[in-house]
Amino acid sequence: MIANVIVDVPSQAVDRIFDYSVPDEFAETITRGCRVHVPFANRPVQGFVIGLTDQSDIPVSKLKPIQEQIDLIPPLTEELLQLAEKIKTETLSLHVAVLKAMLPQAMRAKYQKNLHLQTAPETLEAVLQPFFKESSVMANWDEWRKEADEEEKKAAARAIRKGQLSVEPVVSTKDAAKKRLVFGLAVKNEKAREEAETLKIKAPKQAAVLFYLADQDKDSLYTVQELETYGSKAALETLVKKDLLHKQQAVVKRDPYEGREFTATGNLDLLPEQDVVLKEIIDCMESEQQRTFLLRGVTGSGKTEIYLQAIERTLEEKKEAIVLVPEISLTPQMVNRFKARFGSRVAVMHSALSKGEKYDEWKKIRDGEVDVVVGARSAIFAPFNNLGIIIIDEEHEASYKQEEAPRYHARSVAIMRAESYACPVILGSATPSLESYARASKGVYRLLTMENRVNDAAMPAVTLVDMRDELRQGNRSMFSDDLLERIEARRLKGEQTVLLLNRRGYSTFIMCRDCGYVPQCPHCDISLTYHRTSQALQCHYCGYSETLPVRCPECDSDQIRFFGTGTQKVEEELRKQLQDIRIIRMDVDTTRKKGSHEKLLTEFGNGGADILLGTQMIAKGLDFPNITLVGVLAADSMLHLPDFRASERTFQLLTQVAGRAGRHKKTGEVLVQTYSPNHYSITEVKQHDYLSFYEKEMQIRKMGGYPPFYYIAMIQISHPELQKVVEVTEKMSSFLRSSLSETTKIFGPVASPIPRIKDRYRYQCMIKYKVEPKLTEVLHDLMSSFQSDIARNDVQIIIDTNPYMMM
Ligand SMILES: Nc1ncnc2c1ncn2[C@@H]1O[C@H](COP(=O)(O)OP(=O)(O)OP(=O)(O)O)[C@@H](O)[C@H]1O
Ligand SMILES: [Zn+2]
Ligand SMILES: [Zn+2]
Repeated sequence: MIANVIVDVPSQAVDRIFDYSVPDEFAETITRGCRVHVPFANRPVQGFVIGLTDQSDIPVSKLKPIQEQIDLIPPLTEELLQLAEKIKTETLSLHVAVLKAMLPQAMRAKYQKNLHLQTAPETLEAVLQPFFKESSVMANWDEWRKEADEEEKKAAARAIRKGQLSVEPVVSTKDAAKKRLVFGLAVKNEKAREEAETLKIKAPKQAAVLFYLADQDKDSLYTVQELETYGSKAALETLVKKDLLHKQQAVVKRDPYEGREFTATGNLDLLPEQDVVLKEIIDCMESEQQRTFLLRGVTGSGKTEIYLQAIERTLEEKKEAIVLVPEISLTPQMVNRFKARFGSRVAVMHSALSKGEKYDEWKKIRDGEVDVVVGARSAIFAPFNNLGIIIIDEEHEASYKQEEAPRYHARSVAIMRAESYACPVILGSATPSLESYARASKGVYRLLTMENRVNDAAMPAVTLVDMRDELRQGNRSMFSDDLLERIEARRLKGEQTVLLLNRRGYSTFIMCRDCGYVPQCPHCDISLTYHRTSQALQCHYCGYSETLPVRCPECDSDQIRFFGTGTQKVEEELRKQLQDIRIIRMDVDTTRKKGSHEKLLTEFGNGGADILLGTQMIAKGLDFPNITLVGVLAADSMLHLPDFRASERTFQLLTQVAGRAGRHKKTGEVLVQTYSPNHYSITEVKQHDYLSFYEKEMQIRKMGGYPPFYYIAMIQISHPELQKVVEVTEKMSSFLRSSLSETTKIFGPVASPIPRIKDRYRYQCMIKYKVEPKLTEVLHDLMSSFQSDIARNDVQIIIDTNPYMMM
């Protein structure tokens, strides 16, 4: 027997099938979809069996045998294997990259590599000798490299080149890390704070860790990953030595929802609009034809109840359901609604789970222990084998597109899978993406609409506040008088406010007031962001960080100040303006710790604060009856990003957050502070008029030649030298011009909006087309003709056939 194997070597050059012979010992057990170890270029690598045959172009005697069969039960089903082929072609990804993307992280982890000593230890350079005293194998070379100093790393590289050491991969299939190293405070919180004050200047990282822990429950334990944003591993170890922290190995619990009680809920009686929608979906299920529905329902119209009842029908038919929600709205409130209805039949998959937990959830799906999965983007690959429905909530969200290889969009994958099972796909949103709505208008998707809120709740009244007027009237603060008055009025009535700081495209940077100097990342063309907790300036792209300057490095002025607004700053200002106001702040800093998201929301839900202040993450999914005011600070901050979807995203975000107000009995109100009160993406929010926004935005897209009128593909080229990038991009552009049809437009080479990241210059070339049957073929040709440049000259090329990040 012969196995067709896709090897796990991330290279275009080996992106094809290799044949191996199947030794007798595996002949009985091996199946398509199993992972194996095979010899490749003289080393063992992991591979996927995608076919079993009796024939090969190579004589059987020359074939190398499979060394080991990793899985007894194939982790990939027949359907997923076929799906992988389609995704690979559509997204121009490596076959192995797609196969790996379908597996839980624990199964696709990089190999651990060990260093094996090949000579007598004395012949090694002195700096290396200590590491081979006890054993001739150094375990986990990558880990070692993280800790080693430059001298040691260089010596090791030399030894490998000389053949004194060899690198051997170790493949482990299980996530062994059930026990983990955790840290906690060894002193009282006050003591920690005192120590932090004294360490602040000399050891800012240690201080940052202590400041953070001093604010938490004294007995809480944290993993290195959780504390790393404050201080390095080294800082933690130093604090242990100083007896300020203690460390220990702790067993980490696997089921994140274990032991939690969910109040069971039953079906609600559907309202007339809901009834019509559900009937259409059920008709489709019965017809056993694949159909994609776009459900546009205003915020609070009861879309989730429809999902629940449609799933119930699916389960009655003994079929399975996938529900995708954006990572950010995978809030406990959302998860609870599914758990409460379907109990232990639900698996939950999101990035906050540990690798092991994710693996466990995945295994429940594969073993048929659950029939519903609620998860973020990658849950679309759930290994069900009798799918009855796929639901994508907030279908317009950009997070459904994966921004690294394989660059797939969960929406298209959902439709491909649904075709295999002849089942419906439901795309739900109050503000559908222009692409989806255009498809629905043309009849490609079936449009379903719900215009009314549940309980006849009115849509909240939206008021725009022109911040330019505020300034003219001498109000220099970040709050309009109106906003403060209204917040205060809610507090007096015991009602609650949600306050959104739209921070995307609005960074918090440092500027010299005398000369205008703004500190930039030395490796990327972008200004550094100010982080208050660590008192440092950080680059969001490469992680570079430096201490906060006291004087301007350009003109030596001491007027170098923090600009822009962060949630912390807003919180401080609010406290100054409104005495004793109770605020819960939700942003990356306060939700880093596992479970903190849930804790904060529960506290808010129980009336623990007057204001919930936060970034984008508070805009979605919240359903609290007592929220009667929503305020938006800096509504227009992302309108000016160099991205043709900027208006669409602004409208979507504002509509979402406005939808948090007045969802139940109490009337809601929304106040939007803006510098562009006449921009249609803001005025249409006031009218709650999706259709009018859609019409206007479509005009603009038509004029600019953007989706949904044209398809776009983007080629991004980077290299450490500017000249080389320009040269390669130019060659590629002319290659495309000569290969693609005349009606297709090619824009480039042009510098990317962020022209340099991590010391690499970035150029791009954009392809716009209406019909281009040769596209994937031509792009494949492009990759192969530039193969040698890529391999030899450190040129990096990213091709995205459906780009969402235009930067
Ligand atoms: N038929 C019904 N009868 C009574 N209450 C309902 C009904 N359907 C939904 N609800 C309730 O109305 C509220 C809003 O519904 P839901 O959260 O499903 O709306 P949604 O359209 O998903 O909202 P959003 O898009 O804003 O998140 C919820 O509290 C839900 O329990
Ligand atoms: Zn200056
Ligand atoms: Zn940088």
